[in-house]
Amino acid sequence: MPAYVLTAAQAAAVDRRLESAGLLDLAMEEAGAAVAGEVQQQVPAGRVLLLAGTGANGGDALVAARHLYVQGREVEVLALPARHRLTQLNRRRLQAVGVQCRPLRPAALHRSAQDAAVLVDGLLGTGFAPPLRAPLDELIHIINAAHCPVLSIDIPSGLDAHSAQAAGLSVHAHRTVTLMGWKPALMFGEAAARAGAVTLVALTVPAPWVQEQALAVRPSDREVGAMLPVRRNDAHKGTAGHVWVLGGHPGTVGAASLAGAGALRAGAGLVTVHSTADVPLVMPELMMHRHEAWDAAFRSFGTRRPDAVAVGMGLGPDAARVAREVLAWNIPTVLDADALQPELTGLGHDLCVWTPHPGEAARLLDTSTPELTRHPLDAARTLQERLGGVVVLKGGPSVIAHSGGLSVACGGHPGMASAGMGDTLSGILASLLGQGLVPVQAAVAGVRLHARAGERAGQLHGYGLSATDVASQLGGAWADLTHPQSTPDSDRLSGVPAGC
Ligand SMILES: NC(=O)C1=CN([C@@H]2O[C@H](COP(=O)(O)OP(=O)(O)OC[C@H]3O[C@@H](n4cnc5c(N)ncnc54)[C@H](O)[C@@H]3O)[C@@H](O)[C@H]2O)[C@@H](O)CC1
Repeated sequence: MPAYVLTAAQAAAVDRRLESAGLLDLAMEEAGAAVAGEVQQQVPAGRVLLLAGTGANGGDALVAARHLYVQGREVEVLALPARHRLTQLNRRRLQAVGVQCRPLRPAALHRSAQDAAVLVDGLLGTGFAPPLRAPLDELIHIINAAHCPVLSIDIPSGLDAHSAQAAGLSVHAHRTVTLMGWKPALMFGEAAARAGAVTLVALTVPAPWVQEQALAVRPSDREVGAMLPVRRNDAHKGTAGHVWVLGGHPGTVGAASLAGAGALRAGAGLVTVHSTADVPLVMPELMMHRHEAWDAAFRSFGTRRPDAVAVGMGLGPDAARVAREVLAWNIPTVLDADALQPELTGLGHDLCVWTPHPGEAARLLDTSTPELTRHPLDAARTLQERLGGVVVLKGGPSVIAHSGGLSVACGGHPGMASAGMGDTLSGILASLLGQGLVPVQAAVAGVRLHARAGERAGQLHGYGLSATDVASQLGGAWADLTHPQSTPDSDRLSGVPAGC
């Protein structure tokens, strides 16, 4: 089953369906068993301290405690009064095998956390509605001060599953075992950092039940690799796609060159950079056409068209006018950087891919960047509805919005936070469009290809990696995605702690 992204409300809707089918008990059993398995794998010895809240998240912790106990682990369980039917049931089951729960009070938690080998946080899951009420706030302070690793069930207690920003107090976990689907908070920004390394446990739920609810998909490397174009042995440069890059302006000429390099390294047969400035070509294989002015450029193009075009990288003040002309061609088009102007709203078509970073997206939506980054999935969807085609909202991770839904990319490297990365991505996307991929596939595959190349380049250059380093790793990244057994765990987000 592919990985899905679910909000708290969507997870609750699947829960209700499980409950009415009499399957929720089994799902909780499976969830708790998976948590126990993760504890055994990550911290194979020592006392396990499990904290159970009032709801089903607490029930998962109680099931985990039972599994760990019967497997011979020393367990200690501190629990709030159980409100959920299945949490009450699993408390009785735990007692039946010989484990007594003690009341969860701040003083008891403080004492027990001193010498625990690992603390399992089952206080609050997707049923949490902010703000935190006492005594949860005090308990979370004590958990965060504990010296042992913390493993959270489903989502760190206190995080709002839907929000990408951690607004207030929450558990800071080393690892999170999330159930059924990714929650938006586990993938973005500060909230994701508080989740640590995330393991997804899909649970035995009929796939359509999850699919119907899912907010977004999170494709695996195998799925992405299958989207990449396969070339015939008799291919030549004329059949591998001719990409035009329209960009560059005095002061920002490198952007157009980097886009060209990205396009070539992602497999384009021919790449021509059109500019009104002198663009230094980072690869001699690039073709350069310097025009006196953009009006003259469009006259010289006549009816000639490339297989795909990327427009906007370092293009400067003429960008909106140039993008408007290019949009009228109605060919596969990537719009980036200076071409991302609100005045182009309504001019998009089905073959467009728009690639804003959060600042550019905020400009397009006339909102602030912090507001936009709070709900990146919603922002990407709104942008797509306004602009048409496909929107790649760049970030760590990027969100791809298209008429059929949302897709969240994974991977990348923190060193990719540097100049020129977006230009390279634009070239990659145009390259894949030029090789015949439809826009949504070009966007999903291109973003992951770029991220994978960044992971490879990051191993060599760390935070000092440059956009040209990333471009040079695109061939290896392509091989990784088409032979995914050699790829590291792509469900693990970059930049998070290695685990418990
Ligand atoms: N969706 C799934 O795949 C499954 C989910 N399960 C678990 O079920 C959880 C959701 O269970 P619930 O809906 O019972 O919710 P939770 O267990 O997350 O929490 C609900 C409890 O927290 C309390 N609470 C809510 N907001 C609070 C606040 N601001 N301050 C203090 N207390 C607060 C409520 O009074 C309620 O008793 C998931 O996170 C997961 O752990 C599993 O048991 C089974 C399968």
